[in-house]
Amino acid sequence: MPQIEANGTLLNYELSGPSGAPVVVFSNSLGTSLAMWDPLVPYLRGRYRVLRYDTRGHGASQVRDQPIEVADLAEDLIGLLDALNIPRAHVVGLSLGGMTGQAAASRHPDRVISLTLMATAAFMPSEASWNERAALVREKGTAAIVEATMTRWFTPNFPASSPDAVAPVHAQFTGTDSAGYAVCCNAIGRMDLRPVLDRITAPTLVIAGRDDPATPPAMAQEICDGIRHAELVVLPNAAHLLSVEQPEATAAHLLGFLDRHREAPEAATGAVAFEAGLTNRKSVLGEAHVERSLNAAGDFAGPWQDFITRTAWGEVWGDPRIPWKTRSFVTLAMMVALGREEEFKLHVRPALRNGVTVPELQALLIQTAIYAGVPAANGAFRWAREVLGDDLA
Ligand SMILES: O=C(O)CC1=CCC(=O)O1
Repeated sequence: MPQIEANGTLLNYELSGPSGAPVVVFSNSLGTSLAMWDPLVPYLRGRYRVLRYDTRGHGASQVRDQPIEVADLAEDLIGLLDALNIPRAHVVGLSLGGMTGQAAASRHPDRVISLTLMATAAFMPSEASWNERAALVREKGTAAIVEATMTRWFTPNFPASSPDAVAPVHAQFTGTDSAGYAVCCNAIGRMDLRPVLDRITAPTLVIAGRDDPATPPAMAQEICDGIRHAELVVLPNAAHLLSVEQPEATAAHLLGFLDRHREAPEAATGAVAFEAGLTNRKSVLGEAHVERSLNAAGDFAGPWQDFITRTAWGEVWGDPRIPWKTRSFVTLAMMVALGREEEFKLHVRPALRNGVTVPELQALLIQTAIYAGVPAANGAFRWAREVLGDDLA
């Protein structure tokens, strides 16, 4: 993943999705990385351009062992937008990321289309307890507090019922640099964003986990009370890392809110459509396949490659009204109905990258038997097995 200098700090980031779509920037929580958004991002693929980054001192971003304020983290976020030539973005943050979002939206209201604040606070006392936590982690590392942290982040039964969701978060936490973590703890201890909330002009969605002991719904209510255009959602069966524990419900609220505050993208034509199409095509089908197709085309099929890149990938897959996950479903269903083995096989792994799960794929192929016939579905099950093999288990 690339790194870029923002506000004098090297930040690790990932930018993906249709080039013409509105940008949604995701800011992570204390002790995680941009990977904490993995369960949520598939819901946005194809509809929004997703920018996620590791907060400084976290993941693969630079660790700077010097005191900072939450305002510095906000300038990092705005610096990242500057470095990537993004004038305005929807800002989404969880916990520390939500604090960063509040600071960014209050300091740079013109840069924020909308603001989504998950499991966060404007004020989180006490400073002494944050300083104690910072000192403990500096001495013993994040591993010393990982188990206590996981009990705040997830409801009691979730780790046992969903170990695959919790394991990556656990690894992100123990992999976080001690100094990077401690510096942010000290910043949270000193933070009080309550006086600047009324400078936030962006429409704001605040999501709290009903069972979150770290930033309970009362803290979310306090944020809503301070912002002019804020709405509050309290998610049941969710603690602090609500986007990991309840990705589907979180995505439904987030997408509904983002869609209501969409700024219309400009339609791409000509060379711009080709470049946009190339980005989308590589993102869905994989770079190697696209390079192979373009290189093999030669003079005769070159214009054909140009045409499908501009139209299928620039205009159709680049139209953010339908998310890529849905486009994958529709494409696979059509390929089954038409008996197109080669094209079905080409699209089956990308469908998983676009967020289609194996049980959903199974359900889709069973549905094709109803509308396209048993032989068509029978063939499709075989094709899926041939491509995905052990990944179906
Ligand atoms: O560490 C916690 O459990 C709560 C928290 C505060 C800021 C953050 O990002 O997480």
